[in-house]
Amino acid sequence: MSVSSDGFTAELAREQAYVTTLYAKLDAERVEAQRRLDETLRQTGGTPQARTERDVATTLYTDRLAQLGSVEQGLAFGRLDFVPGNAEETTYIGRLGLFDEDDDYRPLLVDWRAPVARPFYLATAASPEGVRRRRHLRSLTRKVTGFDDEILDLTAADHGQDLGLAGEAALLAALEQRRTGEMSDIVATIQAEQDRIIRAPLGGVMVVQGGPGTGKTAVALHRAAYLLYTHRQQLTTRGVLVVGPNSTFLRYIGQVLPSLGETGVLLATIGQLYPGLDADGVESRETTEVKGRLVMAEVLANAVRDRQRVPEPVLEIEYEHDVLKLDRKTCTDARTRARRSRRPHNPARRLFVSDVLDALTRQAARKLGEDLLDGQDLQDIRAELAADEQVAAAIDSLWPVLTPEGVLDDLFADRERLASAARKLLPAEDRALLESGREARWTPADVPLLDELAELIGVDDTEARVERKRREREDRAYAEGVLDILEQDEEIIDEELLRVSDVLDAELFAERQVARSELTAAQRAAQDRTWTFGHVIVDEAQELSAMDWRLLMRRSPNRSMTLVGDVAQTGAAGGARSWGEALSPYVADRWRLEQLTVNYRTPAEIMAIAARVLAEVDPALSAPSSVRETGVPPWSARPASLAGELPGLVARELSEVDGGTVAVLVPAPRFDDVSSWLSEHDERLSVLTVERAKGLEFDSVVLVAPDEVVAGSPRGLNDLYVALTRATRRLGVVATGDDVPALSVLG
Ligand SMILES: Nc1ncnc2c1ncn2[C@@H]1O[C@H](COP(=O)(O)OP(=O)(O)OP(=O)(O)O)[C@@H](O)[C@H]1O
Repeated sequence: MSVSSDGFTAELAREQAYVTTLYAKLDAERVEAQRRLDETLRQTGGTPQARTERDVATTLYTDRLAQLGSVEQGLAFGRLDFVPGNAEETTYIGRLGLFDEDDDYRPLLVDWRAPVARPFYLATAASPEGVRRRRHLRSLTRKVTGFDDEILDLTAADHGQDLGLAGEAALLAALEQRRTGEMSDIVATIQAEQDRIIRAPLGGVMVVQGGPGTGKTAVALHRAAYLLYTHRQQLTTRGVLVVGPNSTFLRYIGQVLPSLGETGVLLATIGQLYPGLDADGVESRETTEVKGRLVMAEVLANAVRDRQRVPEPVLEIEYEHDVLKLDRKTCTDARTRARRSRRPHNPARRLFVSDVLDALTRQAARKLGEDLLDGQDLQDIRAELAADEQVAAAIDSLWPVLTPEGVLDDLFADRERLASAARKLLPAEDRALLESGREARWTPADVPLLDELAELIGVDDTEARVERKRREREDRAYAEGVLDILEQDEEIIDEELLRVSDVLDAELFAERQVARSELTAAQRAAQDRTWTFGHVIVDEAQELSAMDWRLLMRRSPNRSMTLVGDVAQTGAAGGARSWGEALSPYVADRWRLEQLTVNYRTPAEIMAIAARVLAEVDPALSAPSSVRETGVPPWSARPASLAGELPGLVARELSEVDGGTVAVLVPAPRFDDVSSWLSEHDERLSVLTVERAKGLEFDSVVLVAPDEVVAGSPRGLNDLYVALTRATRRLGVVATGDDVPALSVLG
């Protein structure tokens, strides 16, 4: 930066003045949105048309207020000065767009997602894109506290050249911040390789492979915000799903999208993707692995077929002081017809029942003397048979109405059933894992099995379909009414408020209004197993099993997906070894790979150790380059008594990070002991298994018993790699048993 001290002060004052006008504008917009909302809420009664208008307006103003409320911190964070001759000489970049209505809607502040903001992230001295100077504004509440400039000419081209960083000073300042336990957004300092991924086209499957700390999670969330901004019409109706590995992780990332003004995203773990369940039961890794195998789809299909039985050889049913007989041939024919319909089990049941009732009716008629009966009599007999309890029980024993939960429960609880469904597909020891693995609670690995069963079993939704059609007609009529109103009411057609430009016709608008007036797409999606999303984003995607992928692909039939992960961090026994292997059953080779190469989290001193572990995982893999050094080498200790000394070591870390966060990472069997020794410490301290720490970060990490982490699973070295790369500033390793060769440099 080449501004003299006086010049700097004057420039800072000018920036403050501008930013103050932006906040004034923001305040005015808030007041106006609140006024409109209050006015709308005050109105009562009126015609159906007036009520419709109020519904629409209430949702619009409420959304707008939430959006205006979310941008208070760091409203404007950047400024671009273009070389003379450009249409705009100066553009301010911020968290949302603000315009001057009195000056032909001149942009006062450009949303970071708008195309014109792009050079802020991409321009370099070598390729300046018309930018002369990029300025990062620093602020605290509404006060501008400083700025950093980059002059984009080739004489300054060596600045941040090695890693190609944009806005290096602002970036490093952001990275030096103490961690709070919640992830922050990175809008002010998105780097070029990240920006390309965030703004990649909506369609298709994109895999983002990157080592630890390369910003995969940050990029995935900013991509969600970008896509919602750029393809709002498509994505507001279908919603965006973000899948994360566990609820701790979802809590960690939960504030990022709201802070970017986006609330229409469903964040969920795989365990939450079966409506009505929050499957968080615990089971052994081995059991999880078996449940995740692709053959489970076949096992479940067999389990459902096994419930479609035929009598051996005859089923006798008492009816009206007589006995009717259902023979094997009749039932086999009925079963074949029902199966050939290719309908799921429950809807196909109608066909089976109908054929069986026909057969029983014929039999009953014969007994009564067929010749004496006319068509009406036969119908009456059939209706009586259908209502008869004994007949119903007989049919149920052959083709019962099933539920996914019931089938899975029965399958795992009954050795015979499991053997019948899985004998050729799973060896006895794997079947034993499934039997013993049945816990009181559903586990995350049960969810894709339940979902698969729901597909196989289906629901007989003839009545629901009629009801849906009726509602669609109503929605359409409602939307036509709204469009009439919009044409008449100038005040509501405020583009920023309504984004009405993308309302194309009544049908589309009907869909959107159902979302707006009742629940958001994300809320509706959470309640509907068959919901398909406009875009699906998966974080830590390397952990997904083959069965998890099947479930997610059902939620994304258009295959518009962003999958972020790192195959070197795979801990799950059934997780991905390569992206091609995981994806090929669904998209063959029609997916594109993007890579992230710079580690923003872990300092070089710690990465040097982690890289040695990675080389043992696979010598062909290389660790991402760290963006910074701290000058603090990792430490190690080998206490005589872990219980006696660990609390002291942890207390020292808490004071070293001065208000920051500390995690003690432990092998799962030590979790309870270590937690009890450290129970008196404060909320900045977390004790976690490595599995739970995936995706998280802390100012300081204390890793206990690394040898047990390595020995604890077939992918133990991957787990060690994950554990070592959670720290943003300090790392300590507390050994208790065997030496781990890759850590020998620690002494
Ligand atoms: N451009 C950036 N500007 C500021 N901070 C960044 C940037 N990119 C990443 N970070 C920060 O670096 C840290 C690591 O990012 P993130 O958690 O997204 O990485 P990751 O690739 O998902 O890591 P892992 O695979 O280890 O979970 C976070 O604190 C994130 O905010």
